[in-house]
Amino acid sequence: MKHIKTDLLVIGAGSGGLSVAAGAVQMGADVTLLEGHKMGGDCLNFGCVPSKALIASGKAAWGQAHASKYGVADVVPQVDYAAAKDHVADVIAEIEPNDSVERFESLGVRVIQEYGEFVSDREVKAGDTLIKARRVVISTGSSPFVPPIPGLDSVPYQTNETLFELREQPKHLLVIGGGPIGMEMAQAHRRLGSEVTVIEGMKALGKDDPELAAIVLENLREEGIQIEEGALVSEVRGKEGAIEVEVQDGRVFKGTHLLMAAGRKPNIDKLNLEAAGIETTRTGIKVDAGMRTTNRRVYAIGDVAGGLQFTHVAGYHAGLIIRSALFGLPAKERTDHIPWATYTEPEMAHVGMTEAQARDAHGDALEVARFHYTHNDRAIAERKTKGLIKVMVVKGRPIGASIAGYQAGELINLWALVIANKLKMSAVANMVAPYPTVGELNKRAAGAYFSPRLFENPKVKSVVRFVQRWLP
Ligand SMILES: Cc1cc2nc3c(=O)[nH]c(=O)nc-3n(C[C@H](O)[C@H](O)[C@H](O)COP(=O)(O)OP(=O)(O)OC[C@H]3O[C@@H](n4cnc5c(N)ncnc54)[C@H](O)[C@@H]3O)c2cc1C
Ligand SMILES: NC(=O)c1ccc[n+]([C@@H]2O[C@H](COP(=O)([O-])OP(=O)(O)OC[C@H]3O[C@@H](n4cnc5c(N)ncnc54)[C@H](O)[C@@H]3O)[C@@H](O)[C@H]2O)c1
Repeated sequence: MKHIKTDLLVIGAGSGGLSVAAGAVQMGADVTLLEGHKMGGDCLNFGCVPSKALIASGKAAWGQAHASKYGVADVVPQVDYAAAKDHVADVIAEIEPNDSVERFESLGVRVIQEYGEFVSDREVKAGDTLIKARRVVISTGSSPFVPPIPGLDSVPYQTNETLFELREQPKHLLVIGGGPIGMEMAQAHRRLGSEVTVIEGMKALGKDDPELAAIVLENLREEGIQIEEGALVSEVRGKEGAIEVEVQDGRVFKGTHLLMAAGRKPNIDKLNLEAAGIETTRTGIKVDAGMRTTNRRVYAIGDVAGGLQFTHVAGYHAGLIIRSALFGLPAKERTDHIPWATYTEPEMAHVGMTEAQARDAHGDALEVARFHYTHNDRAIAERKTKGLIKVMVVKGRPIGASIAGYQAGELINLWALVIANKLKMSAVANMVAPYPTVGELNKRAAGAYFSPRLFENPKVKSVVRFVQRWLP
């Protein structure tokens, strides 16, 4: 057995672990990084990157089929599903060097390509190496949660870990789960020419504002995706090419392929957490506000910590714990300023409190500024007018923003800045936005907040009339 001593041991080289390792080594720490599978983790290999690349293929096909509204003839797109998967692989390959062993070794990180397993409160075994670390960061991510549905063990199915390798186009894709994974992949496949049925036990896109989710769902249905809600799956049967999904009320849905997108489970199986005194909860590793586990030398970040599961959250956690692990400074996680976006078309994005949460927390003190895409000239020119922005405001300060519509994921950046820095609505109203941009929507939402104060205010009117009488 080889023995190593290190300042910081990072277990898992995905979005969170790579950010910690890169940051800590460049600040002078001795860093050891373990990765048992693929450098880059879920986001690069099985998540954000391949899904957004496949969505781009779908968008290209859809654009060809729906060009006549711009005066360009519609054509039936000649989709080569396997070539679309080549494009996905190519996009991964282009980003891969950033996350590679070579890059991290060149930064000075000791990379060990093995799974890690605790053997004591501060020692981890990885292959034939025993590592003793001053601090340990667990950033082992999550995996697809596959519910124990009767029949599923004898029916072939895809998850996000296999879907991007599938080369034969599903004629009819059945998707169990109407969350972001299910809906993004449903639309990409529909646009590439597959029939698609989404089977959702509760409410599709149920974690988002229902008014905005309805805008997205209406569009997905118009594109031909069958979305069945309140459809908890009770049994799956059949074989490759002929699969049946039965739900609790007896409805049966038939398709050729099955995608399981029913949520995530934390990657903790291989870690032997008991040996280090690390406790877990139902959703992941138990952490305090500073991302420390029940073993004070060990942090847990990203998906495995069981909170919001996004790449940018794992990156945010990384920044927090570098502060604490390297400088001994206090660190406290905030979640009120974390945005997220779902990359369907139209997109849906959100930061801070939803309208319902804000209403619960602030009652009548809450004002909601709303603005529709139909009034945005750029959206009209692009023929992308389905959409709405809502900004939740208390005493002049935004505490949440929700957007469904064209480029919602880009538009939310501004509100993420505003809320992170506790800026006022006036900061957005004072901004001059270039015309014609979709980004003007943000300023118009601020305008919608101030308009009644300015234009429906008798005091303002009487002051103007008074001043006008005296102005030379
Ligand atoms: C289909 C899909 C689409 C997504 N799209 C988006 C998106 O558009 N935007 C967004 O923000 N998020 C998206 N996500 C979520 C995002 O991928 C995750 O939130 C993010 O990858 C979490 O980062 P992480 O560092 O916690 O884990 P990961 O990136 O999963 O990295 C964990 C790593 O740890 C390794 N590992 C596990 N156990 C061990 C062990 N014992 N020893 C050593 N190594 C180990 C794993 O092999 C893996 O490489 C998507 C997810 C999926 C599945
Ligand atoms: N754009 C993005 O940022 C993006 C994209 C994809 C994934 N993600 C991340 O990955 C996470 C996981 O995504 P997800 O879509 O797998 O999970 P999810 O938990 O958001 O959605 C899963 C859905 O499956 C349904 N479901 C579960 N069991 C079922 C059953 N037996 N029958 C019918 N329906 C069932 C649930 O009701 C739920 O709506 C997201 O929460 C997000 O954090 C982010």
